[in-house]
Amino acid sequence: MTQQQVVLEQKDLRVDRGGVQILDIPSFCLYKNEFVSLIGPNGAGKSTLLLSLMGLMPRKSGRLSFQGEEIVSDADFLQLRRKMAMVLQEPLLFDSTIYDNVASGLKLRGMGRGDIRSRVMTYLERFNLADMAQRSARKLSGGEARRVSLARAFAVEPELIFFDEPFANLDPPTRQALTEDMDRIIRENGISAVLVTHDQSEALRMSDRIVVMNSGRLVQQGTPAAVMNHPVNEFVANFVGMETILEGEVVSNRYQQVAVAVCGQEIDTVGDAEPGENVYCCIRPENVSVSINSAPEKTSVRNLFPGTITEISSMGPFLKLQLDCGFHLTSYVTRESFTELALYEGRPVFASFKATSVHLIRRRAA
Ligand SMILES: Nc1ncnc2c1ncn2[C@@H]1O[C@H](COP(=O)(O)OP(=O)(O)OP(=O)(O)O)[C@@H](O)[C@H]1O
Repeated sequence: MTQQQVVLEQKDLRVDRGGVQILDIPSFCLYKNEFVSLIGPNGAGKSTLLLSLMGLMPRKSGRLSFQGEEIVSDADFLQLRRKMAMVLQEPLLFDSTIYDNVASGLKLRGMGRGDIRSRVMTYLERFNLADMAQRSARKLSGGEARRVSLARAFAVEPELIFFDEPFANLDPPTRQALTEDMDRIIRENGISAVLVTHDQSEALRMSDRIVVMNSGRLVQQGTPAAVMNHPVNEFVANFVGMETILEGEVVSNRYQQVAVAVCGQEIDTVGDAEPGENVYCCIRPENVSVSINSAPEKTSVRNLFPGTITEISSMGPFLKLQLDCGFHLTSYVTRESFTELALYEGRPVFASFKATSVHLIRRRAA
């Protein structure tokens, strides 16, 4: 749960590379226990911002503060870095055993041998590496190397953790398993985290806040649902893909038919989420149909909701309808259907979509 206590604050950050300004961030805050994802196209400045927040990027201007204290001297930066850990896209492991790799940050921090041993074993077990402790870190698969890199970062029990595409190029089940492990430890230990990712599902699943960047600037930030459903401009709308994202809670799961409570109504979906879990229901506008009468009794469509058209906009060959069904939905209709159904803003309609067209994503517990 996000508490409104600022742990890290960056003000008036400007970074130049090769005589060109690549970052211009008037203000960025990270709150205690908060998980923030930075998303944006290639070259937007995500990695540069991440490095700047760690105090690892030369800057033209900017003030970095930790818990209200400005970080000024080299000694301040060193002290701050002791509270941080980072996991990069390339694991960059030392040419020694897995054990030594996980122990490395603890040795640097001057921890005693016995304490190092118990701490390392704890994190090797958490990342399913205990049986491999004495193996060379040079001979690992991509997934194993990422596990070592995560165990090494979490072993120092940081207050802040920074991830730059830590799961790129991993197969989906490995990626899923690692993000779940990482998410659990972050929450259990009350760590504040910043993640750079190109995977919007990952950003949705893990984040309290999503920050969209473009051309070295912060274009929009907010809760995942706010950013995905209410992009502030065309750039963000195109970038986030314009799905409707609804926050809900699973009420039942019968043979993987999952009912999700959303704004006092139930949406039928399929998946493996369990009752009580917080989820997002993601629905693409092309999967939402609009009719004037309720659908026929016998249909495979599991979801049918009365609603009202609140906004109509042109999208070239088709029209985009915003619907209020007690929750927000977006639907695309062809111009032909639009005319045949005589649609207009304020018109009562029925919106329908199949359970199988809902993409269910587990949400970070509030
Ligand atoms: N050494 C450098 N010299 C000049 N420009 C650089 C240098 N390194 C990065 N840049 C530029 O800085 C900008 C931001 O780069 P950065 O790596 O932070 O973006 P990013 O959002 O992380 O991109 P990606 O998603 O591709 O990793 C880019 O335009 C990049 O070309």
